[in-house]
Amino acid sequence: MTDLQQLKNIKLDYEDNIAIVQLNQENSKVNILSRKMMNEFVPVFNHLKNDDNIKGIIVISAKPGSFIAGADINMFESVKSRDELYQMSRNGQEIMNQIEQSSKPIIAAIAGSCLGGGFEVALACHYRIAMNDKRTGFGVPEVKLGLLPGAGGTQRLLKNLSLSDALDLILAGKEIKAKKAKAMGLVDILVEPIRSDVQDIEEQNIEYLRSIAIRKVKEIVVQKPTKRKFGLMENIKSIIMLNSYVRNYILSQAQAKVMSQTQGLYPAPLKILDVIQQTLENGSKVGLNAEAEAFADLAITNEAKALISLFHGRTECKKNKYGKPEREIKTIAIIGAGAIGAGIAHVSIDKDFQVILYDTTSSALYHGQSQIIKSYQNYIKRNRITSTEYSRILSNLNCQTTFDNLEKCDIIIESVFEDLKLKQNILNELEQYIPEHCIFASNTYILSIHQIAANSRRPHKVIGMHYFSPVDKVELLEIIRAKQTSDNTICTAVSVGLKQGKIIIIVNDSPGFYTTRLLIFSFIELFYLLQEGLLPNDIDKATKKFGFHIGLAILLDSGVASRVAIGQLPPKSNSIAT
Ligand SMILES: CCC[C@H](O)CC(=O)SCCNC(=O)CCNC(=O)[C@H](O)C(C)(C)COP(=O)([O-])OP(=O)([O-])OC[C@H]1O[C@@H](n2cnc3c(N)ncnc32)[C@H](O)[C@@H]1OP(=O)([O-])[O-]
Repeated sequence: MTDLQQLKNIKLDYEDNIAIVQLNQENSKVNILSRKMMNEFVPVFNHLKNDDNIKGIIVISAKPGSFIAGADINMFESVKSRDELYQMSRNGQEIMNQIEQSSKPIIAAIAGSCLGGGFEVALACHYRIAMNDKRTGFGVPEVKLGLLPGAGGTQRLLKNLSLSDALDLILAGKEIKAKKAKAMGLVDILVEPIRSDVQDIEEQNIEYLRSIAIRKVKEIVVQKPTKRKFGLMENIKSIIMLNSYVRNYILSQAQAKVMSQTQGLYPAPLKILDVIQQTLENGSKVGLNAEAEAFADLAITNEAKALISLFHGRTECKKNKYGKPEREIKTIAIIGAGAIGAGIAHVSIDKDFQVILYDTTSSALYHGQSQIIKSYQNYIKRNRITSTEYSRILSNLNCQTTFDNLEKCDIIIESVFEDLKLKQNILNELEQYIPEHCIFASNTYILSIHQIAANSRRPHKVIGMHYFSPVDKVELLEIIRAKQTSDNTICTAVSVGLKQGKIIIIVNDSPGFYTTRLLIFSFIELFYLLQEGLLPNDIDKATKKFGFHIGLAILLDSGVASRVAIGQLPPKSNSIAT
């Protein structure tokens, strides 16, 4: 029995007859539904449920940016048997049912990530209030771990959304922002954050959210809220949904999409469709059991294990192991306004970096600038940003054909052709203009950073930053450190990449680095296959069936091979540094 005076992950507060359950996972950046958290949450909840003095409950987080990031992913890895996983899902469902069936109103006051099991908690609550800011997002990303929402999430999303919207969320695992969640009926009230420059603004916003939640729950205690009225379109949709022909059509369309996107290589989306079909045909009791069975089946697959390991890998690649850079980076100059150079500018200007985009001719510059403007205009069309945000973001971009203002730069990212002499010349010339602290990064997939820095006055400030096209879509950034590159230079390059939203691998300066080297071996194999008489089309089909995003032959045809041929291969040593 947990002693309520000894809670480590939950702070229990009271205001009048309202209980505030404040989640604050010990020693963690995020709240998760770990065993430790649940061992406190369940007794706290039972205590509040049975205390006649308590009339309403608020579940809120003390951590800025994180409501609850889901069930503890490490917990699945430690479980030994399928039965245990089935039981874990059943227990989760039972807790959510108890929250939902509580006679006292329970409000989820959400600021930050509300994902997976965290979203399932919120959906089980009677009322959801969410902070309308960038960090607040809702989603069931379990499919990306090779799983499905296993604590009643499939059922509650089906109840709250149209079939197509529910499928969209569960099958893609995508995150939606608070405003969209409100428009979809998943959130009841949006709270605008307090806008201010004071330092502890996030804590103040949590306090503000808490005060609104307290006011709301007091209102609900006095007068139960009327059920959300569905609009005409929603009513028509649910009537149509009663028709099995329409339902099956939507499910078969979703299945066809899954097959074309995954080639059937991932079991989770197919299981999700199966659970949803069973629910629609037989009701939620059967649906809940199907959900738990599917959760257990999936959690023991190699695919889930591999995807979970990928999650851990990605988390590692989001860390800066070199600490904090000596200086804050404010201004970036990008040399070369081609597709990649413009892409680097694109992912920098919305992170409040001041960007100077340079090219030798106005027409080259115009192309790069147009690429950026077009993408951001598209974001406005898709409601990803407002026109005010657009203007603010674009005001960070300065395009020029001269080396003016380079004395303000903290980092230069050169992205010109793969020509060693050209890159060396640019570095030497720019060293006349840039300040002493400025670091120089070369965007190269093959040329030696050591050689690029051969004539540099400060080679310890030279590094490789290899971006991938399209830069605004591909998350990976390969950072190449030469022997002479200083730790602060690496640390600075990593901090810039992280702020640009990249996941980062750091590799040694050896032929092909890491990514190009992998590609070379694939191409060597491809040449053997072609020599043996296989057709490029068949090779493409086979590689795609195996899981490649695009066929290997078509990749070769896209010009990558000729670019790769510029380097001196084969590799001599292991290139992974960290
Ligand atoms: C029956 C159950 C059913 C249920 O439906 C199943 C689920 O919920 S499945 C879950 C569905 N949920 C998901 O798939 C969401 C997974 N999480 C995320 O997508 C991101 O972490 C998040 C966006 C939340 C924050 O991003 P950010 O701000 O860049 O922060 P960060 O990424 O750097 O993480 C900081 C630290 O927290 C750790 N950690 C985080 N989440 C979990 C977790 N669930 N578990 C364990 N650990 C987790 C992470 O490893 C890292 O640890 P460390 O020791 O410091 O290296």
